[in-house]
Formats: sequence, structure tokens, C-alpha cells
Amino acid sequence: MTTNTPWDAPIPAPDTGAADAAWQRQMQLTKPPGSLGRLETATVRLAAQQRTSLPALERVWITVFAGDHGVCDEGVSAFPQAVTAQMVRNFAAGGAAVSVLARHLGATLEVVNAGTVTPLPPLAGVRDEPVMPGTANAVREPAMRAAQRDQALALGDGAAARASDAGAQLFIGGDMGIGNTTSAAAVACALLGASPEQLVGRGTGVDDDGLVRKRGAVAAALARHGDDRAPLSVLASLGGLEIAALAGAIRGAASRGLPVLVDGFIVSVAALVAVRHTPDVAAWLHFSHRSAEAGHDAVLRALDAEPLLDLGMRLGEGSGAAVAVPLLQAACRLHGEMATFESAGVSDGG
Ligand SMILES: O=C(O)c1ccc[n+]([C@@H]2O[C@H](COP(=O)([O-])O)[C@@H](O)[C@H]2O)c1
Ligand SMILES: Cc1cc2nc[nH]c2cc1C
Repeated sequence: MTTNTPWDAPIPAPDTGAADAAWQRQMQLTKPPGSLGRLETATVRLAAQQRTSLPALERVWITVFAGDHGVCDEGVSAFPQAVTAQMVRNFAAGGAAVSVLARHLGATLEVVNAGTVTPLPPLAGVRDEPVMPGTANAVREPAMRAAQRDQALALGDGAAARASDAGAQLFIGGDMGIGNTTSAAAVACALLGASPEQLVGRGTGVDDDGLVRKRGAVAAALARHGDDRAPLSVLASLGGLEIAALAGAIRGAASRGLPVLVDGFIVSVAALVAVRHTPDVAAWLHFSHRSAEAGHDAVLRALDAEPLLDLGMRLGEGSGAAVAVPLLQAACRLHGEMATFESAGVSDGG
């Protein structure tokens, strides 16, 4: 029996007519063609995605997904697992980095608890929708059952639906999950056929012994998982609840014609899952920054992505994406408000 899940929704193609019109405009603005570099290409892609020759980024939506990871039992993080739920409270109280950045941008920020070990009290701005109290330890058993993975994917799709219904012009997904650089590295190794040495980094800052334990945990989880590279199998076996929700949100945004600004290592791995499953999702993605996490570069290369920024950030929460929003806003303002050669009486090069 086949069921129609949000994960099966078709992905629209961006509007090439709007892209052509935006390129025409770029060529008429008072600057040498191409001189605004990737600000130009990003604007033209946004034009195609927003189906207008004059794209705008006034309404930005951020959803941070939180989840705990059974693989923390292997001693893979510099911080205790309880920090995941504690940080959800911090998001709600407005004290986390992404809380500050969302205020700075005037962006909508919502937090979705996809499953923490510590239960949460009702908190303003937090949707408490735990699929399970953290994943199982992927070294010993699949992190999620298929039904739990599908529930997490649907959580993400729901966030994309709310963003789209609210008229958002850009979707940012963020992650919070102690241990999730181990899970994300395992997913990326399985999808890319890479080794733990290539993709496991220090996350929150594990020492050399911690790095050895982390690589060992990823190697053991990969050995248990076997050769199955199907993205949704890999996601259930090795991923995290917030990683699955992010994959669902990214695909859900693309299916609704809503562009996505991808954050760091964990969100990029979720994007890789979505793109490996549905290649057309790639047309809806922008990449914000290159994280300092060791495996991010390889994941970006696999996605053929050149991020806007390289600031040595490795925080997660969607913070790197939020930091990149003003650049894209500036790109849209330049595109919309610069004079043309004709209107300003400036001679063009032709
Ligand atoms: O997004 C990134 O590139 C990134 C890189 C390193 C760490 N993080 C964040 O740190 C947490 C995971 O680190 P760890 O060491 O517990 O696996 C999790 O909450 C992530 O949001 C995030
Ligand atoms: C304090 C803290 C904040 C975070 N935000 C995202 N990941 C995090 C990990 C830690 C440890």
C-alpha cells in the first residue's frame, strides 16, 4: 500500500521568466555587469523562487528544532544531554543567540521540541511535540523506527506550512541537540560513502579522547547500519529527531515554493538527506555559511554549494543563517533600488 505523505508532495520549479527579467534588470543597473558578484546570482535565484523580478526579504521565518540523541551514551559531546532541554527554555526566554538574532532581524522565531529526554513545561513560543524522549543509541539499534522518522518529518513539514501560510519570504531551520554532530556525521558518512575520519569533528569542543570516542561511535553505528544508502533508511537508522524534522521542513518549504537559507553542519546534512531523496529540492536552497565543524566542507561540496560567509561559526540554532540574512536583504534592496544607466544618465559599456 502506498500512502500519500507530505514527503511525497511535488516540488515546483522556480520561475525562469522571473529569473530572466531579474538578469535583464541587473544588466541595466549602474555598475559593471557582474560587479556585485554572488549578491547578483543570489538575487536572481530569489527572483525565480519568489516568482517576481523584484524579490524581497522582509518576512523571515525561523524554526529551531530540538531533539536528544541516544548516542550521547558513548561520551561524544563536551556537554551533558540535559543542555538540549535547558537551551529550549533559553530560546523561550529570549536569551539564546538565535533569539537575539531573530529580534535583530524582526524575524518570526518558533521552537519545536521534537523529543528531549527531559520533559518540558509549557513555554511561550515553544511547540512541545515530542515524537519520543530522544532517539535510541544508533551504535546499538536504529535511532528511530520508520513511524517515528515519519512523524519527525511531518513535524518539519508542519513548520514549513505555518511559515508559508504566514507569508514568509524565506525559511530558516535551526537545530539544538547535544550529540547531534555525531548523528549528522554518521548520516553524512552513510550518504557520501565517507569515513568517520573525514567527517567527524569536535562539535561543542570535545578533546582528543572525545574525538576518538566519537569516531569509534560513528564507525560502530555505520557497521551496524550496513550498506543501505537510501536517504530515509539512513535517516531513521543514524539520524536524530531534529535532523529528520529539518529534512521535512526543507522539503516542505521547497514543495510550497518557499526558499530556504541553510545553516551549518547539521542543517546541511538534513538538506543532503532531502536532496538525495528529491534532487529538485536543491533549486530552493541558499547556503549561508561554512561552519568550522570538520565535516561541513565535504557536505557542502556534495551539495555543490558555495556558502555566503565563512566566519568560523559552529553554534547551530540557525544562527549562521540568521547572520547571513542582512546580506541577502542588501542584495534585494540593491536590485530593487539602484538607478539604471538610462534613469541616471550614466553611459553603459555597450
Ligand atoms: O551547526 C553547526 O555547524 C554546529 C557545529 C558544531 C556544534 N553545533 C551545535 O552543538 C550541538 C552539538 O554538538 P555536540 O558536540 O553535542 O555534538 C548542537 O546543539 C548543535 O546545534 C552546531
Ligand atoms: C550552550 C550551548 C548552546 C547551543 N546552541 C546550539 N548548540 C548548543 C550547545 C551548547 C552547549
